Amino acid sequence: MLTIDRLTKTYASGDTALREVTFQIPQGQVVGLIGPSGAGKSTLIRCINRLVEPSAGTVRLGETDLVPLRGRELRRARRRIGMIFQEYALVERLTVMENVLSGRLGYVPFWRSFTRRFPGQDIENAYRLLDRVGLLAHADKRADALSGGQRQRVGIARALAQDPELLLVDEPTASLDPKTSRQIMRLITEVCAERGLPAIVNIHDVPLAQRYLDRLIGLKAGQVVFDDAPDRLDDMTLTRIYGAEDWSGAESDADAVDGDDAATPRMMPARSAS
Ligand SMILES: Nc1ncnc2c1ncn2[C@@H]1O[C@H](COP(=O)(O)OP(=O)(O)OP(=O)(O)O)[C@@H](O)[C@H]1O
Repeated sequence: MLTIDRLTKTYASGDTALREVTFQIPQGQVVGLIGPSGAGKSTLIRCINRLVEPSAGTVRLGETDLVPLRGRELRRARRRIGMIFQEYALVERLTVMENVLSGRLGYVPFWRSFTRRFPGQDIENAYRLLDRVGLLAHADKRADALSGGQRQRVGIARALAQDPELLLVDEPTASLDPKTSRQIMRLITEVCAERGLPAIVNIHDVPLAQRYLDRLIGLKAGQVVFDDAPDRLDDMTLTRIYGAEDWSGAESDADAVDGDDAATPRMMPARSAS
């Protein structure tokens, strides 16, 4: 369970990027974080993993308040948070297996990480994860030999190898084609459900988020202006979040696909809308 209470961030420049943001995410729930450019989505994710120092408020992961942690305690807490990135952040010249095992680096002693000698159970687990994400046959390939969708699957397996209690996912489909985007969103929601993992997915493609996620949180100018089930996101709310626009007829790139899902979403705010 992730509990965020009155989280506020004012940068040294004087920009207040988050204002008293408050919400909880129970086990297994995947929440889409939506909002226009500059709304504070990245700042929120970075405050949770403490790449940005919150100015006020609390971020509790289970029983631990992450905000006051420093040094070794902070490094330990970060192990509990898996990250998935838009551009995958793989080590291109390493194999798929080595990339997945790198998710264990926070757990093995320095000498083991230096020589990349991982315990047998980490390796067995990595094979299981590669099987889960459909990449078992590619374990020994170099990461740079994979397609974008396959790379993102490696990114998901690496994050899971960390055995996290929370997933933070930053624009996971922004570099992918529509069909692959759907497959990746489906995989993320499935693995979170299987493991009871709470997750936040920073996502610009609102219809894709509506299709796959349990709940959406809309940020505008650092404040939560929507927090509800995706089907409650009507045109008026979209206008409140993104500004005036004709939402009818717009659709996700992913909806242009003859997919294996029943397609219904209707709206897609432009990335630059404000
Ligand atoms: N390092 C920083 N120093 C000062 N201000 C910052 C910094 N990072 C972000 N901001 C400001 O904080 C606000 C929120 O930015 P943030 O990057 O969190 O928005 P975002 O919703 O993630 O945008 P995008 O969708 O474009 O990534 C903006 O006004 C931005 O200019």
